[in-house]
Amino acid sequence: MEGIERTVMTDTWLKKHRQIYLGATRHPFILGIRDSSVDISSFKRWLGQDYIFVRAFVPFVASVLLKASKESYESADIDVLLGGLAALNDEIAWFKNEASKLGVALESVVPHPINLNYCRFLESITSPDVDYTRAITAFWAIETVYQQSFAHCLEEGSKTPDDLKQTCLRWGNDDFGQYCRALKSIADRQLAKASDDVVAKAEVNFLSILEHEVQFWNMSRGTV
Ligand SMILES: Cc1ncc(CO)c(N)n1
Repeated sequence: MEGIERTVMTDTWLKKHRQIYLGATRHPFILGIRDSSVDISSFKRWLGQDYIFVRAFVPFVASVLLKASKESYESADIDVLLGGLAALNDEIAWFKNEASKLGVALESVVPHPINLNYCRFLESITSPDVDYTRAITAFWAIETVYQQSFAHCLEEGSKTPDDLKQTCLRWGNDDFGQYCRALKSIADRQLAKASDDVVAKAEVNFLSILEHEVQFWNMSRGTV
């Protein structure tokens, strides 16, 4: 294979589905944080709903870890995924703290149908019938949308209000970026050895995730 350019599957998808990817990572909700026009009620709505989402995300991430321990012989994958679970642990504590600062009662937030829909999707890919390749690829996509979105709010020229910078840093910091790149390279390694059928299914999931993320931002903005 020497001298032959190998296609990196996630890069192929990112190019092919560029517009919808930008729809998820440059959404008006994110642009509103970046230019400081977002209203606090939208931010609070996002906070309450995302807390519910993150709680539903935990069993999914645990299922990816379980699949890695069964299907992959790379102990480095387990280390990356454990780091992800540790980050989720911090995230949950952060949500509780942020909610109490903003006066959002997390226990009484009613899950929005759009959120429930996304949580149901998570549940469907938590199933043992879903292979490690599809699971890790979905995990990469879900984390990366947040990483890319919030990092955008911290770039040169952004006018993110100071009190939202901590939120943006949670997903937009360099360590989280590094972690997403680690997930990407695991996903690409798995996709490179997967059957066409698995790759096709993983691509369908990737597109579903982008659509769910756009809907999630729409819900947060209050436009649906
Ligand atoms: C909706 C949503 N997507 C992705 C992430 C990343 O963890 C999150 N917290 N919430």
